[in-house]
Amino acid sequence: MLKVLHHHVREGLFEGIKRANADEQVRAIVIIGEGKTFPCGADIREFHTHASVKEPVLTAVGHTIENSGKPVISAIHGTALGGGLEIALCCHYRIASENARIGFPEVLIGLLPGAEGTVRLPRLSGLAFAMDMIAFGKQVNAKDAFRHGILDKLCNGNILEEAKQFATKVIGQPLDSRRLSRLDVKDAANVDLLFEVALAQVKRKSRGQIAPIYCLKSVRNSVRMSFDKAVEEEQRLIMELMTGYQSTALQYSFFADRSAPKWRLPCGASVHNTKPSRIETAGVIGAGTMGSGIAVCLIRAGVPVILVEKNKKMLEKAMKTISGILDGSVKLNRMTSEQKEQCLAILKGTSTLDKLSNVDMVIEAVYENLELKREIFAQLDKVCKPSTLLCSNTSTLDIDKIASATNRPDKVAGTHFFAPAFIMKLMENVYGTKTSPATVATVMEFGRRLGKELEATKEEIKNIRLHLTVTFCTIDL
Ligand SMILES: CC/C=C\C/C=C/C(=O)SCCNC(=O)CCNC(=O)[C@H](O)C(C)(C)COP(=O)(O)OP(=O)(O)OC[C@H]1O[C@@H](n2cnc3c(N)ncnc32)[C@H](O)[C@@H]1OP(=O)(O)O
Repeated sequence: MLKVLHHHVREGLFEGIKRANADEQVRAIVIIGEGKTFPCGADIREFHTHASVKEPVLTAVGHTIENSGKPVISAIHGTALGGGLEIALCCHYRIASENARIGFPEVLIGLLPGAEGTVRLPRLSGLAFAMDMIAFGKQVNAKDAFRHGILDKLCNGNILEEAKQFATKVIGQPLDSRRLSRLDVKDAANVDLLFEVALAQVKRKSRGQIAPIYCLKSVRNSVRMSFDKAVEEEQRLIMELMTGYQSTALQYSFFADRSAPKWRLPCGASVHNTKPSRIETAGVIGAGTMGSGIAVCLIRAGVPVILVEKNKKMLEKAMKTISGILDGSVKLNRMTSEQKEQCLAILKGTSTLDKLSNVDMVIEAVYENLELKREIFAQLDKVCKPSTLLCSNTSTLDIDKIASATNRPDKVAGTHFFAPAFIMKLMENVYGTKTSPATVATVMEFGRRLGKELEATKEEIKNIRLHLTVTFCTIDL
């Protein structure tokens, strides 16, 4: 586990600083991470548990550091992120290895740096840089951080030794000008202009998300209010975010993203011992919103698709819609016109299932009707080659009931995309009681290839997972 600021880490730091302050022999204090990195933030798993509010909370640790009468130096190697960086900002000096990185990724999990980060960073780096780092969750390398005044020294040798040397030089120097809570914000005169520019960017890049807007508001407060008042307001904003559905969904997604590639089934099969097959071609059945969106995902990943829709008018319309979606990507510079043409060249439309005889995988995306799906799967079983995986985009129906319409239930799985499929990153892969590990491995690997955040979900619990998808709304400022 990476170094995160669990309650016992906060407690250790707090007690350590207090001990050092009380010890006459100690003339300066160095805070350094053990092992590979400086802390990369609060423990996300601890949120909403008693441990997250148990004293000393992060701000109390930070105040003890800043108020210390002895110089406190943070020596950063690896990554100082989130709460880790907030601790560093409470120190009187910050030095870092040249290859270290710092950042506030809280916005990516629907939060803001709520241990005074939004109020302290602008006092050091200036407003524009702070807004950019905080509202977009950007990590910056040590050299950039040094250039923007966040770091006092870059180190290329042993970080601890260099920190000790640094400490000896600053012993006895006045500390008040090193305490960020006592300083003014740089480039404060431009606050309204900078806010408007950053807000416009946020609305474009993070459409519908609340946290980036709250991040900007909180940074703006660092100018408009006293330090203490801005901190109070920061607390109010983070509490609102913390209890909102967007942060819940994004934090769920953070862990799902990391755990899905390490999938393991109750039978012992896992990503480590099960080989996926390579999907070279696929069929998509149904040219409605879901089917068209799924086809876009596949062709964008270079997978040739046969799109089956028995209603010819609807098929024609879907082909135009797909072309329009790709035009949108070209306009947004997400692909070139040439890449768009390459995508369209690997998409074929047809009105009959028999064209799917040779594909490696079929994703059925017709409307939610068990009988209809069973009928389609029974036909697919006859038409497709024996090795073809038969998948359903169903969100609610029982995979076992669909699979039992075929003679290959081991090759049937749910591959549930979320609308609009070409935008939403979550893909829920559902396995039934007879789905083979090789099928699970193949659909998981396939999802990874499409650039999806994955879930391998057992049939019975899939509907619980559905409530946790990310949905966004717009808010008034
Ligand atoms: C109430 C207080 C309010 C506000 C104050 C502070 C708030 C915060 O600090 S919020 C947290 C901010 N920090 C982050 O969001 C960092 C998130 N982590 C990352 O970006 C990356 O993990 C990394 C860049 C630090 C490292 O990347 P990498 O080397 O690729 O490792 P993994 O991402 O695979 O992570 C390994 C392992 O660690 C778990 N993990 C990482 N960060 C956290 C965390 N902050 N809390 C809990 N767990 C974390 C991650 O899930 C992986 O776990 P598994 O091995 O079990 O999958």
